[in-house]
Amino acid sequence: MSEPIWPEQTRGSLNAELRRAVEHLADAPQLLVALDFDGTLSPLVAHADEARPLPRAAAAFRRLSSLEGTTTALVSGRSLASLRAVAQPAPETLLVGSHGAEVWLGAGSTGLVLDPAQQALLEKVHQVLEEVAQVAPGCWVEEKPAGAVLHTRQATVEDAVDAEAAARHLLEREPGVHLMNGKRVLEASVVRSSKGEALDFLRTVLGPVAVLYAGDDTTDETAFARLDTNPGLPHPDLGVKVGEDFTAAQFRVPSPEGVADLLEILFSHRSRHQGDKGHNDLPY
Ligand SMILES: O=P(O)(O)OC[C@H]1O[C@H](O[C@H]2O[C@H](CO)[C@@H](O)[C@H](O)[C@H]2O)[C@H](O)[C@@H](O)[C@@H]1O
Repeated sequence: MSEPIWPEQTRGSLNAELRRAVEHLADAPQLLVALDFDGTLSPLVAHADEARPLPRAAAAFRRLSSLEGTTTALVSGRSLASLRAVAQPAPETLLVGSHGAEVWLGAGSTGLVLDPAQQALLEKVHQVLEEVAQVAPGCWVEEKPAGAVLHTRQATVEDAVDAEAAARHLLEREPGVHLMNGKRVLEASVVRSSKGEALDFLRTVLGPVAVLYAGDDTTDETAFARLDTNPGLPHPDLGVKVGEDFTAAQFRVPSPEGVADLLEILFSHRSRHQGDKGHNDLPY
């Protein structure tokens, strides 16, 4: 695993090496641009319902989706319904929700189906997390089709730690329940899934020459691990970690503002090859 490269503030939040890599990626004949949502396209906020993409990032992402040979995808831990509500993606953007348990590739996509045992377990997961949240000030539960999330961002650190520990204790030995830690959340799912598997699936279906993946959370590491960043390839994949935590990604940007810079540069370079189709009026 190579040492991540920190930005040098050469243009916006992209260092010269990342900028060069983005410009090279822009020449890939078929490109998949796959982004995490919370903490990547949208800054983290107090309540999940209040999250919105940065307008500059959303505009560049939407424009990329209109380019030939370019597929955009959101790969999120959110349910598809929640992701659609907050991200308001372009109609062409493919959606992966619930950390890969839900996939929408356009009209005709089949929804998530749980068997009776998973359905019963889902009810238990919801009930356990609700009971924990009720006695933990500032905590609340987000329900999903395949699981539930204990949110602790609005709790004191002490209450958050106690609530997560209680939920873990009650659920970790439950067969069929998969626990994941996120940023001020504990997620419990009755379906085993990962963003890495979801990215493999998208790659198989779409057959892109190269993939850009950006994300900020530990759950994005399974996706970074699936990228082929071999510099000997004509167009290596590109992984970009948002923030400071440990990562397998090659590059970093400090915040969602950096993701906006990156998407604008990618759109600007990619649209140059497509004449007027890309409507390039960005200042790069
Ligand atoms: O994979 P993502 O798209 O990044 O989704 C991961 C989780 O994001 C949401 O929670 C996070 O964002 C909230 C809003 O900024 C924040 O309040 C919370 O503390 C973060 O963990 C979402 O609510 C979860 O369902 C997602 O799994």
